[in-house]
Amino acid sequence: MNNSDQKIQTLLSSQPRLRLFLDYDGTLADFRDHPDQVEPLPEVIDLLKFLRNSGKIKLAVLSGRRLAHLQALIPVNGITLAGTYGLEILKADGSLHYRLDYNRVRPALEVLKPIWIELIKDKQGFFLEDKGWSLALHARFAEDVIAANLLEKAQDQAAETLDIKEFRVVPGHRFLEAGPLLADKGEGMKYLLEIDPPEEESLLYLGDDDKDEAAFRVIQSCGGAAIRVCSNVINQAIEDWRLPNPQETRLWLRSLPGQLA
Ligand SMILES: O=P(O)(O)OC[C@H]1O[C@H](O[C@H]2O[C@H](CO)[C@@H](O)[C@H](O)[C@H]2O)[C@H](O)[C@@H](O)[C@@H]1O
Repeated sequence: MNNSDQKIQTLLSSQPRLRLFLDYDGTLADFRDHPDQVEPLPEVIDLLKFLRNSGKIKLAVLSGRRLAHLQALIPVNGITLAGTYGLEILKADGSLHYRLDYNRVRPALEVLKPIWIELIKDKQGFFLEDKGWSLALHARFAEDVIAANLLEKAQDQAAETLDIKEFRVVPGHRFLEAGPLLADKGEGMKYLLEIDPPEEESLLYLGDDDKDEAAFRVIQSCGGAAIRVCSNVINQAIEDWRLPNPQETRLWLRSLPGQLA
């Protein structure tokens, strides 16, 4: 017998096959101080190979990280890797899909980048992550009030610099990101389901943060379920079940092939 919530058990046992969508940071892997500190984790790689090899699960990792980072972290073929919230996709069959023209996106970010670099210059606890398709300001180690003020200022600067018909500026916990409107996990999820429509498969998405909630809504609107990986109760109404941390999540994911019809 498994230890899943009743709703998830019912969903899984209703079909012989599963489409499984996974977030990376905070879901499969614990957070680290800096994005570059996250090394490929043998336990994650082994788990994803195990799930893929079960023959019952079609896997996709949908992440805010750029695709090149995901490929380095997950050197596993036969699974779909969707980077920058689903803007750049390496499909399980090895084909690459870019949903926008990079040369149309990048020039506006090139204007914003030096403005943000200047803003955080000599400030403790901030760093700028250039993801190519988007720019992210991290304030993980900045003092509370300073972080809030600076991120607010950065948001104003981005709003002044970018065309809101093409770009969005998304806040997060001690985080701000400027990127194309399509860089959104809800949009990414819709696209993944569009290019590979589900057939006699249950749908499941696991993610940890507010950016994942857009994907939660899409998977639920298609009859699937959303699982939040988090020990705190945040916006509980939107999720179907909860796992406390990446370690427990990896353990639970191992039980999935055995839970299918
Ligand atoms: O969608 P995800 O796979 O969850 O990616 C979300 C963001 O992950 C990375 O930032 C976060 O993880 C870092 C490493 O643990 C941590 O240092 C940082 O504070 C977190 O915000 C990545 O750097 C971002 O680009 C992703 O959007």
